[in-house]
Amino acid sequence: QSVAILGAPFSKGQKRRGVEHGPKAIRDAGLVERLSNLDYAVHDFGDLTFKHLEKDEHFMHVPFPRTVGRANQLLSGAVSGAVGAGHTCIMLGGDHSLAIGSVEGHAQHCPDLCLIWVDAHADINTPLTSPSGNLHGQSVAFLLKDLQNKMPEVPGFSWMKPFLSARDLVYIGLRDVDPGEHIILKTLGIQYFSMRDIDRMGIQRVMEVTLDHLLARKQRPIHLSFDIDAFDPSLAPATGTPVNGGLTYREGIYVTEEIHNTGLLSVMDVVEVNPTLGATPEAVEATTSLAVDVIASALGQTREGAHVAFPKIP
Ligand SMILES: N[C@@H](CC/C=C/[B-](O)(O)O)C(=O)O
Ligand SMILES: [Mn+2]
Ligand SMILES: [Mn+2]
Ligand SMILES: [Mn+2]
Repeated sequence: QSVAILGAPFSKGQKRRGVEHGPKAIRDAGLVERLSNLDYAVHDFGDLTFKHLEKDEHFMHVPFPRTVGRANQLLSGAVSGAVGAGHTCIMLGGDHSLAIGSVEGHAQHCPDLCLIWVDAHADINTPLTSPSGNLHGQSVAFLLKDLQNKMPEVPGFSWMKPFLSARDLVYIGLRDVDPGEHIILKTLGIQYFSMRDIDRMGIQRVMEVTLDHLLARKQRPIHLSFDIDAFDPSLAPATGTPVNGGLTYREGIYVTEEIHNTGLLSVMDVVEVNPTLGATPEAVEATTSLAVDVIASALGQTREGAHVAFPKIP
C-alpha cells in the first residue's frame, strides 16, 4: 500500500492569514513517521507552489476568484496524478476551497467516487447566498451538478465542470449552516448528520447509515474531505472558523476507523489547520497532532492494536 502526501499551502479561499502554513505544521507533527509505522510506502510529493495572480479583482463580493480557481486547477492535476499512480492521496491544506481541485482531480480517475464531508460547516454557499464571499464556504457548490442552474460563471473556474450528484454526498458534524445553505440542503435532499443528529443517534449509527447510503448500491472510492473545525474547538483551537459543540476525539477517530474499514478510502483532505491561530504553542500542537491522528486512523491505525499474522504466540 502506498500513500502520497500532497501539501497545498494556500489561504485565499478565506481572509485569515496563516492557514498556508498548515502543511508544514502537520508534517512537523510527525505525519511521515506515523504513516511509515503503518507499513505504508510513503511518497511525500512536497508542497505545491501557487501563484498569486496580480489582476484578480472581486467577483461580486468574492475575493481572489482567479487565484483560487488557478490553485485548484493546479491541485486537480496533482491529485489526479497521485491517484493515477495508484497511491492513496492525503492532501494537506490550506483552506477548504482546495477541496474543489482535490475532488475534481480525484473524479478524473474515479468518476463514481462518493464524498464524505466532515465539517462544522456545509461549505455549499453559492456566490449569491454567501454571507462572506469566501470561497472556502462555497466548495461543494462548485462540485454539484444539481446546483449548476444556481451558479454564476465565476472567473477562474472555466477549466472545470460540476460532476457530483447530491446523492453521492454525506455531511457529518454540521453545526453552523447559513440560511441559503439550509435551503440548498433541503431542496436537494442531501444526506447530512448535524451535531444534533450525532447526539440523537450516536456516531456508530451515523456511520452505519452514511456508509449504507453511499455504498449499499455499489462499492466505490471514497473521498473524505475533513475540515479540522469539525472537532470541538477545545481539541482543535488553531483554525479559522471555530464553532462550539464539535466532535469529540473519539467520535472523529471512530469516523475515520469506519472509513478505513471499508477499504475504499482513495483521497483524504485535511484542511483549515492554521498554526498562527493557536493561543499557545500547546494549542497549535494539539491541533496539528490531532490532524496526524485522524490521518493515521483513516489509513488503518487502530486503537485496539494490530499484529502481522504469527503462526502462534511468540
Ligand atoms: N458559512 C460561512 C463559513 C464558511 C466556513 C468554511 B470552512 O468550513 O471551510 O471552514 C461562509 O460561507 O462564509
Ligand atoms: Mn475583500
Ligand atoms: Mn470546510
Ligand atoms: Mn469548517
